[in-house]
Amino acid sequence: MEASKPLPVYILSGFLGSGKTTLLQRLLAHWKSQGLRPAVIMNELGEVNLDGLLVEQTVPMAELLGGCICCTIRGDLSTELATLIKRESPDLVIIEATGAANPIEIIDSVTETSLYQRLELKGLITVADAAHLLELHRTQKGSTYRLMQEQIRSASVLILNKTDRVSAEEEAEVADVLRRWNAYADLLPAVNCAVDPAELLERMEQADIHAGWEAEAEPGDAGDEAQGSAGTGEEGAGAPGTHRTHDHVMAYTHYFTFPVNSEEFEALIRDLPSDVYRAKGVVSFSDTSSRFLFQYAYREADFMKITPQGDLPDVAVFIGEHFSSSELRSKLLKLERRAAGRPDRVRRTL
Ligand SMILES: Nc1nc2c(ncn2[C@@H]2O[C@H](COP(=O)(O)OP(=O)(O)OP(=O)(O)O)[C@@H](O)[C@H]2O)c(=O)[nH]1
Repeated sequence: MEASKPLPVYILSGFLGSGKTTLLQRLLAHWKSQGLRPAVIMNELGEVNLDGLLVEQTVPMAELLGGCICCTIRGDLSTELATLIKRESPDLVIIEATGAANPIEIIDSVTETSLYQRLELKGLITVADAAHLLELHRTQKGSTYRLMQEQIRSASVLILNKTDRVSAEEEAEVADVLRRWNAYADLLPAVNCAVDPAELLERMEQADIHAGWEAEAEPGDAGDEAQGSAGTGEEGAGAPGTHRTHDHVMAYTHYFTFPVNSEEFEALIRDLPSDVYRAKGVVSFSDTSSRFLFQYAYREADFMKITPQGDLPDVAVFIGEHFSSSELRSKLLKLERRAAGRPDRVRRTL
């Protein structure tokens, strides 16, 4: 890359579990196929970077863990971005925010860095989970709904993901909601974020990236509870200090000492309280020989065999609103004790 060209920076936004990492993998593969060297900044609410396991090890990465870049560790983002660029000289940087992040705060951090680094913020991609958004829109309340609305309003391109989980009529209904909230961004429906990366990036080039950031709520949404805090005026989407929408979001990170029984663990995940809307982790089971990466997003669980590099412990991160972490902890400890008491006990050594 010529020294005079500003470095492109992309922000990947979207609610917890909507499909950001799935899209990130596709974008990274695309850039690499073009002979480009992308670098990634990952931010997780939990204490471990589990999404990083899904990204090729050769991709330079900076991790911001244990907080959200839009508030608690916001200042760190500018510093990390500058350090990563200096250390790796990448051709571009993509920032995957936590699903609880208010994008406006991230945009602020990136633009702050651009005061002393030659960067160009190319825009913000927001991934929406069609089924989850539809359900929240039908009930029209809650902080999660307001946060999703902010993420959608700030997008320069919208991916309406997980359309496999809704009917054609529901997809049209939710697409209509997205268009009302953000009339500026192109909308790409997808399953597993399988959009054409070249087309997505081209649409970003053409988007008026600032339009969504300054946009006000559409009059058609007058009944939305979200109007109060994510809508117009003082509390508008672009107003400073409006990142309160996820003050309620909490994360519990559990480190396992013993493997657990797979069926009991699956049952625990299945029966998670509805206030826990995202969970992920790496677990060893007492009744199987492999380790598994598990994912749980909006009531759907997925287990994948994995052999993580390095010394990653068995760990699970649970993210949600006002759930009892002590109750969850004691349930997990009970699973560990039960499996440890069985004859097939295998204490994992790292
Ligand atoms: N049914 C369905 N599942 C999907 C789709 N896209 C992604 N998933 C699954 O949803 C889960 C979450 O996907 P991720 O890409 O990790 O979501 P994320 O937004 O990065 O999650 P966080 O970083 O935790 O906020 C994974 O189990 C994915 O395999 C889709 O279109 N349909």
